Amino acid sequence: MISDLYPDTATETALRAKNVNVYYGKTLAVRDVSLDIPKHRVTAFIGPSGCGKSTLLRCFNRLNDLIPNARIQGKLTYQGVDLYARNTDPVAVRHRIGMVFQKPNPFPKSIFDNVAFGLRLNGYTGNLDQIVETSLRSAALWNEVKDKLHQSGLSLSGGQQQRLCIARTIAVEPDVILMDEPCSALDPISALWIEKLIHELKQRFTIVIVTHNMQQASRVSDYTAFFNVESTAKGDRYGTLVEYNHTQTIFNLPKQQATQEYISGRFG
Ligand SMILES: Nc1ncnc2c1ncn2[C@@H]1O[C@H](COP(=O)(O)OP(=O)(O)OP(=O)(O)O)[C@@H](O)[C@H]1O
Repeated sequence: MISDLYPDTATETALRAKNVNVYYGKTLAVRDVSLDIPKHRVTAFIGPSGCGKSTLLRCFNRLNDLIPNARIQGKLTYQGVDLYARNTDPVAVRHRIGMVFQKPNPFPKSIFDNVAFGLRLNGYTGNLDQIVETSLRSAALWNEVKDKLHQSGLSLSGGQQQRLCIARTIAVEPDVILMDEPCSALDPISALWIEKLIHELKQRFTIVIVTHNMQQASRVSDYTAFFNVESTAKGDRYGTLVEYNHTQTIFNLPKQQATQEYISGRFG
C-alpha cells in the first residue's frame, strides 16, 4: 500500500490510522488521528504530556484491549489488514507488532529464558540456542552476556536489561517494534546505546518510538509526528495530531506554530 498520508510516496506503509478516536470511559483522550507509518523507517511520536502518544501507540498492537474502559473508533490497519476486525486475533497482532516499554521489564528468569520465552510460548521446536544468540547479537548484548546466559536477567544493569527486553522482542521475529520511551529510565550512555541499536534495527524492522527527548527524536527518527493537547469550550482536554513530516522538516521548517514552539522548548 502506498501512502497518501505522509510525504514520501516511495516508501510502503506498514501501519495506518484513519480517523482514530480513543476514549477512556466517556473521556475522549485522542481525537481524529490519521497517519501512516512507513515500513523500515523510524517514526517518532513527540508532544507534551497527556497528548495521547502512548495511547495511540498501544492501539497499534491492541494493548489498549487490556485496559477495561478503553474504546477505539476509526480504523487501524497493518499491511492493509484491519487490526480490530472480528477475526483478527490480538495475540497474533502482538506477535507481529512487538512492544518495548519505558521501564525495562525482564522476567525473573535467566537471560537465556528471557529471550527464549516467546518462542517457547509459541511452541517453537527449532534451535533455541541459535535464536537466543542471534537475538542477543542483534540487541548488541551478546558480548556482555555470552558467558552468563544462565544468570538472572534481573542481575543486569538497567541499560543491559532494556537491551535484553529488545532481544526478547526480536526473538519472535516481529515486523514492527513499538517503543514507549525506551530510554527514559536509562543513563545517558545506555540511552545512546539504544539509539545506536535503533539505527541498526530499522534495516529489519519498522520502528515507532514515543519520546520526550527532542534531541533523541531528531537523532533516531526519519519521520516525526507532533501531537498536542487541545481543549473544548467546556475545558475537556484531548490529544490531536498537529503535524507529521520528515524529521528534518519538523525540526528545521515546521509548518505549524505550535510545532515550532514545542521543538524550540517554549512549551511542554
Ligand atoms: N488507563 C487509562 N485510564 C484513563 N485515562 C487514561 C489512561 N491512560 C491514559 N489516560 C489519559 O489519556 C490521556 C493521554 O494519555 P497518554 O498517556 O496516552 O499521553 P502521553 O502523551 O503518552 O503522555 P506522557 O507523555 O505523559 O506519557 C491523558 O489525559 C491520560 O490521563
